[in-house]
Amino acid sequence: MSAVLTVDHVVKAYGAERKAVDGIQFQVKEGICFGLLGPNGAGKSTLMKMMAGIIQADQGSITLLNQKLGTDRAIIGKHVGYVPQEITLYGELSGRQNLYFFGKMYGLRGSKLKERTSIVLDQVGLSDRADEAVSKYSGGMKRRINIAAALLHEPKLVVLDEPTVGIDPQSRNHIFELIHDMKRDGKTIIYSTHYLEEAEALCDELAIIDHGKIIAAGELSQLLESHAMPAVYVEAEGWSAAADQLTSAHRIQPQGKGWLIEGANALQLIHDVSSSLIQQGHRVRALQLQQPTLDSVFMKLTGTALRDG
Ligand SMILES: Nc1ncnc2c1ncn2[C@@H]1O[C@H](COP(=O)(O)OP(=O)(O)OP(=O)(O)O)[C@@H](O)[C@H]1O
Repeated sequence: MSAVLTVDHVVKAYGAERKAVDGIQFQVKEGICFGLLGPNGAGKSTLMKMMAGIIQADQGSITLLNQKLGTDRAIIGKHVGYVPQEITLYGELSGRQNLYFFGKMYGLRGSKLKERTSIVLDQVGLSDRADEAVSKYSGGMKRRINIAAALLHEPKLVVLDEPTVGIDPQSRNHIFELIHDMKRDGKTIIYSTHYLEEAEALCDELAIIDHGKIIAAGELSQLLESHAMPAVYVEAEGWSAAADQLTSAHRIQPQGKGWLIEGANALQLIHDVSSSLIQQGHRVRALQLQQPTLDSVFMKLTGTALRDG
């Protein structure tokens, strides 16, 4: 699979002190949803603005479809659909009129403009509300029109900056469905989020970003395998986890009213824990297998939970 986008050692600083993006590099293959996952202020928006040609990198380069991005915006205008975090719509105009406005900026006219507008309205599930003023829309509906605007010119690469922040569950589901549809249509998507569940549900590959640097990248399964282990959580009256009985345990730590025991082999862990509990005859209140999550990956790599970011 060829790379649609290559980000090569890109640096962007705001002022002398603050490097928002600090030497980031990765490639995005055609037809996948590539996630940029990181806490607030990690540098995701800055990186996406560079991909959309809104700001320029201080160092390094970004290559889109084998062409280096520079001052020539033509390739970006043609092939990239960028959805910024901020809603940029005219409240007094209807959803459809807003889309006509954006479509004209992309060079669409006449019946083609009308046809593409109807198609994207349908894609974001807003055909039935298309002729109402945008000021009467919910936050989620406005966001969906913003996404529709970025799809009018049939871009190959769609860049979405935290599209589900602060929106209702119905709009969130529409956005999720839309991403699955776009992938089926062969589009490449770059999706930033600080929600782990979204990254897990939508993204084929991920780069985890913190303080302007990539701290881990790869397919979701690779990230989980290389940076986190399964764990067993045990709560049992009078039982304390003893390392000599739990030979498969890699790490044992108290958690809540019980113990969290990590190890590479989940079944062996359960076996060791169960044997110890049975031998000692303790009453078990909880015994749970916890598979690794992106949360545990982030925690291991940064020492903090992503949610606190
Ligand atoms: N225009 C700007 N001027 C000065 N500093 C900025 C500017 N834009 C971003 N920054 C700083 O750069 C860093 C990265 O910000 P950025 O918005 O790229 O992060 P983010 O990961 O997208 O965060 P969020 O999820 O909050 O949008 C932050 O420290 C931010 O304060």
